[in-house]
Formats: sequence, C-alpha cells, structure tokens
Amino acid sequence: MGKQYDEAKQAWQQKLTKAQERFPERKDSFVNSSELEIDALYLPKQEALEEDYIEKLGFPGQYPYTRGIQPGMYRSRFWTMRQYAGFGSAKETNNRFRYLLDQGQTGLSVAFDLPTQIGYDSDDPMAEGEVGKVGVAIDSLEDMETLLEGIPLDKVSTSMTINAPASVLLCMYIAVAEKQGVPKEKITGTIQNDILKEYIARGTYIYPPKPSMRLITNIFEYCAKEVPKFNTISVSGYHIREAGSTAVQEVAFTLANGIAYVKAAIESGLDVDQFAPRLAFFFNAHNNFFEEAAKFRAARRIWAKIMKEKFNAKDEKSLRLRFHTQTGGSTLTAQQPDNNIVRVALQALSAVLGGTQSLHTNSRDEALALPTEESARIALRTQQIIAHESGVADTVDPLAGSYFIEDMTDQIEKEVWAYIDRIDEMGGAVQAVEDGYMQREIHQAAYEAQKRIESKEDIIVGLNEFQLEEELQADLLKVDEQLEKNQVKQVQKVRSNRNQSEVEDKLDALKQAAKDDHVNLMPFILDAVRSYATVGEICNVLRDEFGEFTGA
Ligand SMILES: C[C@H](C(=O)O)C(=O)SCCNC(=O)CCNC(=O)[C@H](O)C(C)(C)COP(=O)(O)OP(=O)(O)OC[C@H]1O[C@@H](n2cnc3c(N)ncnc32)[C@H](O)[C@@H]1OP(=O)(O)O
Repeated sequence: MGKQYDEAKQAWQQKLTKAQERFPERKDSFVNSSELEIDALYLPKQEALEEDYIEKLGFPGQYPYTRGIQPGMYRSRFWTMRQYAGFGSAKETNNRFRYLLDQGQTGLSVAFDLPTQIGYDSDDPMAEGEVGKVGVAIDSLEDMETLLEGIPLDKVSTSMTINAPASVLLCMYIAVAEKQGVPKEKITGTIQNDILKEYIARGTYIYPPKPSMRLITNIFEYCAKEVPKFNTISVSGYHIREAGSTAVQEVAFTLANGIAYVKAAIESGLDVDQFAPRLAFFFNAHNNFFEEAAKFRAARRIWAKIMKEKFNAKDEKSLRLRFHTQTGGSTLTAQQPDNNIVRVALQALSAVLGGTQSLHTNSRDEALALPTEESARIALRTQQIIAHESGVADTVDPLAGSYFIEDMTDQIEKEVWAYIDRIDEMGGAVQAVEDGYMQREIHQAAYEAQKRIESKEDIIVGLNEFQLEEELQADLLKVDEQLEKNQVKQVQKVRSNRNQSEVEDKLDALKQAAKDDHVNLMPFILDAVRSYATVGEICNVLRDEFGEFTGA
C-alpha cells in the first residue's frame, strides 16, 4: 500500500504541475480569514490510510476519479458558469447572451423552441402557437448567424440543447464559425444529442431508435476527425430526475444510456478511444445535499470502471466522466418564489462539492415562467458567490474522508451497479427503453415521492407547510405574440432569396446518402445547411427515409 500510495501521489504532483502550465492557480496563496493556509489537497493521515484508499478514491485527476477529473480542480479554474437561455427571436436571445456574458457568465447555453427541437419550421402547421415559446426559434443558417452575432466562437464555448436535429444545429454552428473565420477544429461546445432519454423522459424525438443511433454515431465519427474539441453528446440524467426518478435511478439510467451509445459506436466500427474522450454528461442537483454530492462522486467512479473494464479504453481521457449540472427545476415552488434562491444555492453547492465542470443555476421564477433579466442575474450571482466568497473552491474535493459522504458514495455505487446489471440482462438500454422498463421505474418513484408530500412525511417549505396567502407574482417575462408572425415571414423570405435549385440538389444528395447505412450523413447535412436549407426541410428528408417514432 505504502509504495502504491507514494507512486500515485508523485504521479498526481506531476500532473498538477503540467495542468498548471495551462491554468495557473487563481491566487499565489489560499488563506482563510484567520490567515490559515489552505492546501490544494487534503489526504488521510498515514495511520488512518485504509487499504482501499487508492482503489476507491485515489488522487484527483487519477483513476477512478472519485475526487475529481482535474488534478487541481477549481484552484486553477472554476467550473464554467453556463446559464441556459433562449426565447423569442434570434435577435432577442442574442441580446440576453450578451447581457449574461457582460455579467460574468463564462459559457453559453442555447434553449431552442419546441418546433426547432422536433424539426419543424416556424411556418409549419405543427409549429403553430409554439414559436419562440420555450426557447429561441431557429429555422435556417440566417437565424443562427443572428443568434451568434458578435460572439467570438474561438473564445466562448456553447452548449446547444438539441437532440433529434442535433446534427443540423451543429452544422449551422460550424457554418457560422467559418463565416467568422474560425475553423471547425477550433470551436468548443456541446450538443445534447441524447435521444434515449428523449424516449424515456423528455419527449422531443423524431425518428425511431435505430436511425437515431446512426445519426449519433455519425456525429461521433465526424467530430473525432473534423471538430475535435466539440463534446458530441451530453448524456442526460437531468430529465430523468425531473420526471421523478431517485438519485440512484438518475445515475443508473444515464450511465446505462451512456453504455448503449458507446456500444453503438463501437459496433459501427469506431475505436473507443477515438470518440470516448468527447462524451459528456448532464446531471440534476436536488435538495438532499449530501446525497447529491455523493451521487456525483459515485457517478465518476462507476463510469471510469465501465470504460476501463467493459470497453477496455486506454486513453485516460476516455475514463473521465465530465458533467454539467443544473439545479432541480422540479424542486422550485410557485409559492413564495424568493425561497427558490435559497434552494438553488444549496443545490449548486452540492454540485460544486461534487466536482461539476459546468453549472446552470435556476432562476427563482422558473416555476412560473421564463426568467426575467433580474432573476437570471441573481441566479448567476449565486454561482459567483459560491465561487468567490465561500472558499469551497480553494481545495480539491473537501468532502472526501467524511464517514457519511464516503459511505453514501459507496452505497449509491452499489445500487447503481445493480440497475446497470439488470438493464444489461434485458439486452441493454435501447431494449429497456423500448420495453418501457425505465419509464415504469421512474413513474413508480415519482408516485412514491408524491405520496410522501401529500402525507407530509416530506415537508416542502411554502407548499405543504409554512404557507402564505399570496398573489401570483406579476413581473413575469412574456413572449410577444407578434413574434410568431415575424418568424414565419422571416423563414419565407429566406426561402425566396436563396438558390432554390442548389437547395434541392443538396437535399436530394442527403436523401440518397440516408438510404445507405454505411454513409456518414454529416457532410451532406453541412452542405444543405450552407445552402440555407431549413431545419424543417432537412428533418423532413430524414423523416421520409427513417420514419417517425410513435412511442413505447
Ligand atoms: C433542462 C433543459 C431542457 O430540457 O431543455 C436542458 O437540457 S439544459 C442543458 C444544458 N446543457 C449544458 O449546458 C451542457 C454543458 N456541457 C458542457 O459544457 C460540457 O459538456 C462539459 C460538461 C464537458 C463542460 O465543458 P466546459 O468546456 O464548460 O468545461 P471543461 O471542464 O471541459 O473545461 C474547459 C477546458 O479547460 C480545461 N480545464 C478545466 N479545468 C481545468 C483545470 N483545473 N486544470 C487544467 N485544465 C482544466 C478542460 O480540460 C477543458 O479543456 P479540454 O477540452 O482541452 O480538455
């Protein structure tokens, strides 16, 4: 043990020095108000060192990454502060993005409206009444140009919550970057691109599982070669949790989906280390503080084992579970909305103590409407206070070694493996989704949670206890009804100004390519996007070829 420990420690120190070449420590020295020095990392005393320390915890930046994926974590660089935003037109959303960046946000995150998310143009009858409502309406490259105007794509990383049409929106992003003079090798960001959880919990699917998995692996392959810094998927537990799952189910079903994507990519002929370093994850942070912090630590350890033992990944980067966190939307109450600021702060703190790479803090009014500018600012300030004032970012994984946290981390891990093994026996996540297994487990958990609230076994402040007589908050953000009409005109103008025969050629080439399972569709989609073919037109070509999924 002594030798193994000493070697691991030395390896950590070397990694830390190297990481600090890129991101030096934020301060020359870290001290608290009593002028006591804070070390980068705290370790068990020799006499308390347990046999399995290296196996279970190890050093940060080292397998199994329980203590974090970076050797120095937030001593060098805080997590990315990435607020999910988007509503109305591309112009309005561009204004909100610039406002958030001005206020100190460090990454962008685009919310698209429902028609965009399910591949319909704003003038499609299916889009009526939904244009610009839950996110920004994007029909063609022209909207994307407006959305990203004045934002330097070589400096800012952008997350796009887009799933079934992820390939189309990624191609639009590439095309805008090229127009800015930024080659695709340089752009950074993430597409959600996680269709399995759409079938399970979120609902914005278009095609059946098989062609959807093809599109996803096409993206993995294309990006590995052409867009190497882009995270090609954000395997999401967030929505599984929002649908009512437990923390264990959130991790288990997310990692089971992750396994399915890795398998599909390997089966399509890719080498695991070619694409796995760019897989990313997305989790929820709810109120049970220690359970949440332990959940993140457990998730990292399990994924590292999966990648190493199941898939034989060799590149260290393939083993690291990197994740974004959003505080729990379903934990917010419409009653006494200011209380939500406190909930969000606690949830965000659990994510930071759990080692998140990127974080969205919800706005207090999100149970009622889209956030106003003021409440979006308070949400961002919450992260900034945690980062700059609380001191929790000054040492790596400060909860390690707590009896409670380590025990909870172990227990969550055990329960998660039990689910993963069960899903494996069923034939994997795709099969389990098609059979409705995960959906049923989640519904059962949601039902139990609701019963506990109704019986007051669980108290939700302001909801089933400590209520007030109050009026619904008046100062809510409303999307202008004129917007839909303008957006319809806009997409029709794009269609009349473009070279129509070029568009038809590109769409036809895409159609032919879609017929052959061995062809990567990304170059064809990129060509179509560049000719100003719309999201709806491209998705309709694939609808004709692939069919539509009608539910499990
Ligand atoms: C609810 C709603 C809905 O349903 O509609 C939604 O879905 S909203 C869903 C919204 N989703 C999101 O916003 C997803 C956001 N996801 C992401 O941003 C990504 O996938 C992420 C989780 C991997 C985080 O990426 P990021 O670029 O922000 O952060 P990273 O941690 O990768 O850091 C950026 C670079 O800095 C390096 N770096 C970071 N910290 C350190 C350090 N301490 N020492 C040395 N290097 C470091 C990283 O290795 C990386 O470089 P290198 O890359 O070279 O290694």
